[in-house]
Amino acid sequence: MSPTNSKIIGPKITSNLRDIIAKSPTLSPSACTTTPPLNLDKLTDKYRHSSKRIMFFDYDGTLTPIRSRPDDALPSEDMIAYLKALCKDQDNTIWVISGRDEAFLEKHLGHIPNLGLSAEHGCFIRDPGSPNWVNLAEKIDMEEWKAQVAKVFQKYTDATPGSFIENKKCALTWHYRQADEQLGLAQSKECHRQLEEEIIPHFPVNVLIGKMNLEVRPSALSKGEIVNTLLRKHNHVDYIFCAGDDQTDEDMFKSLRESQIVDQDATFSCLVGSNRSETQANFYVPSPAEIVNVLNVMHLAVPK
Ligand SMILES: O=P(O)(O)OC[C@H]1O[C@H](O[C@H]2O[C@H](CO)[C@@H](O)[C@H](O)[C@H]2O)[C@H](O)[C@@H](O)[C@@H]1O
Repeated sequence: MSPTNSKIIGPKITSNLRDIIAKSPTLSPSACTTTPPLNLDKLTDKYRHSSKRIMFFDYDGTLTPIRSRPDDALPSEDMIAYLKALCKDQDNTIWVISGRDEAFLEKHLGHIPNLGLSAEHGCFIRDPGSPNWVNLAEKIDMEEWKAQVAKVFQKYTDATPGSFIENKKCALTWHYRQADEQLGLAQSKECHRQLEEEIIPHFPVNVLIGKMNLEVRPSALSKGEIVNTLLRKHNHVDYIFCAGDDQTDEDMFKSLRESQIVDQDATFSCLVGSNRSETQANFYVPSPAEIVNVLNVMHLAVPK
């Protein structure tokens, strides 16, 4: 059974679990000089000996690999199956906390029973088991800043073939992944400079440097704020897992570092990717495939 294409299996798990762990590249010796690779033995041990767990997953670049077009970054069958299995366990509270909008998360993950969802970098939440979204940004005026940012983004879209604007309720994103690489990067730097000079001083928003995108959204809300709120609500947990791959996920890692709720020893904050010297995460894994593997390892860790 390969770790990434395996299906949910029954209770006889011990030898399969050992295989999965043994095959995992995260356990191989690594040249890491800063953030260490995720230790699946330790994770499994803590998971088994915990009684209430909370988990936070970013979506793009974490649960699913980055694709050229946002619409093509869809969840794999394995990922959905493992998330479903983990959400079934009443000792688990599981959230996907993403920059994506409600519609995308609802369409692709909304059918997973008991999965909590947060959209647009903490602006919207849908509690586990609830069909309703709550807009945490409803008191923030979006109209004026969005109009001005749209003008700036449009100027760079016109000058950068292949780039485009993603318009969300509380955020605007300029994507340049499909543009010429050098032109896209140069234009993004110039666009970022213009936003910082002309927009940011006048509105309660900030600019996020994403993966081949620039995103402007309200500064009052963040993924870290959502994590803080959820930790206050679930202050009896004794195991935390959190995974993310970009700047916005660092807010979650920071919240976990500062939280006194669970020992760092039972907190598995995990960067997906290679930028290990600058992260606040406790561990790293190289790719989203490893996170799907971790989901599998966790759901197999406790015999049902
Ligand atoms: O918080 P996340 O779940 O990581 O979402 C961050 C942004 O992800 C999407 O853009 C990124 O992924 C795309 C699909 O792989 C890729 O084509 C693009 O270049 C990336 O920047 C999404 O489109 C944004 O709305 C999210 O904010």
